Amino acid sequence: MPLLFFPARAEVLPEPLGLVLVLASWNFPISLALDPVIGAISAGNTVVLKPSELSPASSSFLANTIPRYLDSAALKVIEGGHDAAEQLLQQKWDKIFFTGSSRVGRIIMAAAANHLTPVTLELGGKCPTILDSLSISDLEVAIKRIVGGKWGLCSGQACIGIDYVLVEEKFASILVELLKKCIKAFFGDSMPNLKNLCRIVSKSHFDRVSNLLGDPRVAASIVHGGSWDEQNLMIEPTILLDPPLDADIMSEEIFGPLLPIITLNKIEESIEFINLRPKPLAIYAFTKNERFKKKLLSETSSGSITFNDAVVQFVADSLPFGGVGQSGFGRYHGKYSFDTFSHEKAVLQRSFYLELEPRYPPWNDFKLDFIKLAYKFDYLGLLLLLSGLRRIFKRSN
Ligand SMILES: NC(=O)c1ccc[n+]([C@@H]2O[C@H](COP(=O)([O-])OP(=O)(O)OC[C@H]3O[C@@H](n4cnc5c(N)ncnc54)[C@H](O)[C@@H]3O)[C@@H](O)[C@H]2O)c1
Repeated sequence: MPLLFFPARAEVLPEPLGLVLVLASWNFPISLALDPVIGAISAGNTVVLKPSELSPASSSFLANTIPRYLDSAALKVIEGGHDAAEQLLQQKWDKIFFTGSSRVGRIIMAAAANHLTPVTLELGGKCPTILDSLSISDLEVAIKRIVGGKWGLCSGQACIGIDYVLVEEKFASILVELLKKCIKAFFGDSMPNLKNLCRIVSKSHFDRVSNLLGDPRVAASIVHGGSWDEQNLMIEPTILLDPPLDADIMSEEIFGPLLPIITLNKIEESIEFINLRPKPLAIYAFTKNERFKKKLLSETSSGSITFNDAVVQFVADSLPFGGVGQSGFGRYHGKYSFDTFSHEKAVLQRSFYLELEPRYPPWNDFKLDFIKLAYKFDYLGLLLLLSGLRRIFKRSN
């Protein structure tokens, strides 16, 4: 508080928002359901959780297990698909926390607008990875991290998974060879003998991903993989070199095991490439060039940026997790979860000592000048305080 209003105390009191609806996606069905629930409960809210219908075993596990350990009056699990979600969205909530696609994110926001309900939208998008020139030993580590960050997490079905790689043209062929070697070491030779690889979650997602390869110009850019097994919903780890930039694979979130590599003349061009597209949830950059890192930090915008690794930012609870622009808004994890589910109430307490007469009518030039001056030079507040104290002192004598 300015000294002018001394004595006073200003503080922020977090209060629960009330009743929270959590709508979760299927791809990390326990963590993406429970992480926001933990934040909401810790901030004192009650919660209704609807897990995704695309992970039915996890959904029924949550629905059956949670009531055995937690108070159903504070946390309720409702199972169902988009019909159930649509019905839930007709109710009035104090907060909606949604994890899922941008398409459904728009539906959530429109429904929330009816009741002016605040929303957090954890959406997806295309996460670019920049590979700058590195020493051979660093390059080997980088390749493992890229393969892990693309195919290791649900076969590319992860919001923060690598979507595509940007690399200088002269390194492209080396990169393709190293990626192929690493894919073979991690997942085996080729279809149908692949191991440790996740299937595509549903037939419709399988059709969506395999259709991205349907464009003949895209198919012509495949340099590794490209086969699939529709019955088992498996798609081989696939690398594409310079697919056309106007094809769906370069405008839509891939959310599957296809990795486009886009070549550039100079790695600095990656900044313009990223800035011409919607703001990503995550940017990954493998580089040891401190000047380039600074440029990336100051000239690009994304939910997060990670240097020399991929996807590990998710487990850093000291960092906020969330998107920007089309990748969503709001953040959670650690203390940020508590803040997301709290209203920060401003509390001001004044005492009855000292009264500043110039704040009240009848106004005159002297009073107004005094207030202007007092705001300008806060030390006048101190003078006022001293004169007030003198008055109190005199009165008590
Ligand atoms: N930012 C993140 O933390 C994060 C994490 C995981 C996934 N994602 C994103 O989620 C997407 C994939 O997950 P998904 O397929 O489960 O997403 P989705 O948008 O299809 O479904 C998410 C949730 O919305 C519900 N839903 C579906 N249609 C609805 C409708 N018409 N009305 C109301 N609710 C509806 C579903 O039942 C589910 O609970 C990808 O885009 C991915 O990037 C983001």
